[in-house]
Parts: sequence; structure tokens; C-alpha cells
Amino acid sequence: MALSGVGNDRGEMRILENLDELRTDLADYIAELSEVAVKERGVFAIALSGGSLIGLMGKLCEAPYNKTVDWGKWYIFWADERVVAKSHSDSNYKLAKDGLLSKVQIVPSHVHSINDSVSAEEAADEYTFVIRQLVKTRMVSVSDISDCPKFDLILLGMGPDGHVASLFPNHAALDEKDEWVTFITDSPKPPPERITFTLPVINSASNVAIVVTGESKAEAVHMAIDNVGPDSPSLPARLVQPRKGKLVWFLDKPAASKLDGLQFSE
Ligand SMILES: O=C1O[C@H](COP(=O)(O)O)[C@@H](O)[C@H](O)[C@H]1O
Repeated sequence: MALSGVGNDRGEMRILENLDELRTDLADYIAELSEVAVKERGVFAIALSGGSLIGLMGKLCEAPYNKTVDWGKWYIFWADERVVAKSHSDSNYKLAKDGLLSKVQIVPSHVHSINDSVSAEEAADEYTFVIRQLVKTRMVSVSDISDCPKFDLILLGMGPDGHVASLFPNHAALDEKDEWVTFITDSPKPPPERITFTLPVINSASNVAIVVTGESKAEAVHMAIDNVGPDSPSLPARLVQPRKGKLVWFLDKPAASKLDGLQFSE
């Protein structure tokens, strides 16, 4: 059973009893957003992250979702990617392909992964170009309050340090206001070279979900949602504040264990 708390500007919180319930709730949420976007726009533009998120999306490969979701209408992107070969175990693309994309009826030409044979800077520029083309053809909407692409859904994980996508605490990439996709070559978490959506793009999405599990992330969840601690205002996860879109946190109980001030309804 989900305990839901509607927060303030910190979004909606869904705190699930265990990982199995979290996987089901997350699959329901993604399937519903996909259905709505396909009805309204004819397509569903979704950006994935790497890490634990893909395993938590696993129910989508099972019945009923594998049959009911309109996979042919999905356009897939990455909110961040490590600049390594697509066959490398560090590749977020490989993780998603092995764990999800190869198990459902995705159209291969709708999968927009980065060019892994160029530098991080070139990969970020090329990825921006790819997204621009898809904005022109309206496969990806455009925000009416920024010149940014407006993804139907951006799915984020969060590290114990509060990083989301490849936006790390105190990193200059957090201040990027002009680019849609930027690059870093000094990631504190290996591998060092990455590309990442910038905050303006993340905050222009129609929907953003941050999916976090485990006790090791409880302190960062507390800082981000309760906005406590000297570093919390600049914590990357705290800076995820969709301007017009909806933010939802999916948490298991250990990740939510340090939250305060919640008003739950069952
Ligand atoms: O390096 C990364 O880490 C984050 C968090 O990963 P997790 O395994 O702790 O969930 C992930 O969201 C991001 O995409 C990835 O590149």
C-alpha cells in the first residue's frame, strides 16, 4: 500500500511498503502517463536515467504492461549517460537495453542514445542537435515558458550525495542555464566523462519522477524534501522543481525513514 503525502513545492511523495510495491506503483504511473501522452500527442517522449532505476522499472516487461503499453509510440532518451562504449557495463544505454528495451516492442529508430565514439563535449552537442530535430517534428514538445524541450516524463534516480542525472553537488554544471545538454569530465562517481540534461530541461518536463530506495539515501532524501541542512538549497535533487510540470518522489520506507512533517493518507 502506498502512503501518499502531497508536499509543498517538493512534489508528491509516494512511500511504498516494499520494493515489490514500489515496482508496481512505478509501472502503473509510467503506463498511465504513456497512455495520456499517446492520447494527447500521439507519442510518449521519456528520458531514462541509469543506476538502480532500471531494475525498479522491471515490472513494465511483465504482464499486463508488456501487452497494454503502446511501446511503438515511445521515444526514448537519456537524462544522463556515461561516455563509454555502448557495450560497456557502465553504459546507461546498455543497462536499459538489457533490462527493459530488449524485452518490449520498442521501435529501434525511436531509441535516442548518445554517440559513444566522440568526446564528452561532442556527444553533448550532438545529443542537443538530435533533440532539436525531434522538437522540430514535435516528437518532443516544446515548453511555453522556456525554449527548452518538454519531455512527457523524465525519470531520475538519486545518489547518496543527492546527485540526479549527472548533476553533482557543487559542480558548475548545476549553473548551466543556456545549454539543454552539458558534459562533465570530472564526475566524482566513476566513470568521469558524462553528458547530462541541464536543470532548465529537467524543470521544463511535464512530469519528473525521482525514484530512491535504501537507507543510504535517507539523509539526502530528508535534505532534499524537508529542505534542511546548510547544503540543502544547492543539493541537486532539491533543485529539481518543475516550473509547470508535476514532480513525484517514489520512495521505499528505508529511503523515507528520515523524513519529517509528513501527513499521510492511505
Ligand atoms: O551515476 C549515476 O547515478 C545515479 C544514481 O544511481 P543509483 O544506482 O544510486 O540509483 C543515476 O540516477 C544516474 O543515471 C547515473 O548515471
